[in-house]
Amino acid sequence: MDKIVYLDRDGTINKEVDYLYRPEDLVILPGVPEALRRLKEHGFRLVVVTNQAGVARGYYKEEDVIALHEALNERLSKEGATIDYFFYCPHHPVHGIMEYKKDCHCRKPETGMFEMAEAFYSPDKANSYMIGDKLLDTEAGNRYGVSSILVGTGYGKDIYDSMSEAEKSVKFAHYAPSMDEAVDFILAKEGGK
Ligand SMILES: O=P(O)(O)OC[C@@H](O)[C@H]1O[C@H](OP(=O)(O)O)[C@@H](O)[C@@H](O)[C@@H]1O
Ligand SMILES: [Mg+2]
Ligand SMILES: [Zn+2]
Repeated sequence: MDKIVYLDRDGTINKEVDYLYRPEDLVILPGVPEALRRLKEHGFRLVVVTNQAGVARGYYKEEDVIALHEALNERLSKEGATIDYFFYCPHHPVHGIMEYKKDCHCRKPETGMFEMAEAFYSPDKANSYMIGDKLLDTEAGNRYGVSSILVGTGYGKDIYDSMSEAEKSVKFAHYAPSMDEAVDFILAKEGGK
C-alpha cells in the first residue's frame, strides 16, 4: 500500500497567477521544496491533482501544461522533492472549446484524478492526505476518503478567514498556514502511530 500526499498545484506548490502556463512565470512558494522533501523522506508518494481549465478556455494547450510540469519537476528534483505523478483536468463544464467543454469526472471537487492514480498506486487512504488552497480541493479529498488539509497560501487564508467555525469543523481535517505546517501535521500523525 502507498502512503500518498495528493497536492493541488496553483496556490499550493507554486504562486497562484491566473491561468499559469509559461515556465518563466512559475514561482515555487517559499519552503515548499523542503517540506515536500520531508514527506519523501518519510516514504510518501507525491501526486499532483490540478484543475487546468485554461486548456478548455483556450488560454493554453495541454502541451503547455505538460511542459510546465516538467519545468516544475526539474526545479523540485534539485531539492530532493520530485513529484511522482502529475494529473490534470483540462475540462470545464461551461467554458470550453470542442471536446474540453465537458461535465467531466476529473475536475475537482470530483475524484477522477485520484482514481486515475490507482492505475499506478494502491493508496493507503487512512494514511494519505490532500493538501490544497481551495474548498474544492478539500472536498475532493474528503469525497475520495483521505484526510484534507486547507493550506493558507494562494486563496487559502482568505477562504479560511471567511468561514464560520461550524464550516471549518466539517470542510477539512486541518488548516495549516503554510505547506511546512501542513507537513508538520502529517508527520505528527505518523509519529503518533
Ligand atoms: O492547481 P489548481 O489550483 O487546481 O489550478 C487552478 C488554476 O487552474 C485556475 O483555477 C481557476 O480557474 P477555473 O475556475 O478552474 O477556470 C482560477 O482560480 C484560476 O485563477 C486558476 O489559475
Ligand atoms: Mg489551487
Ligand atoms: Zn476533467
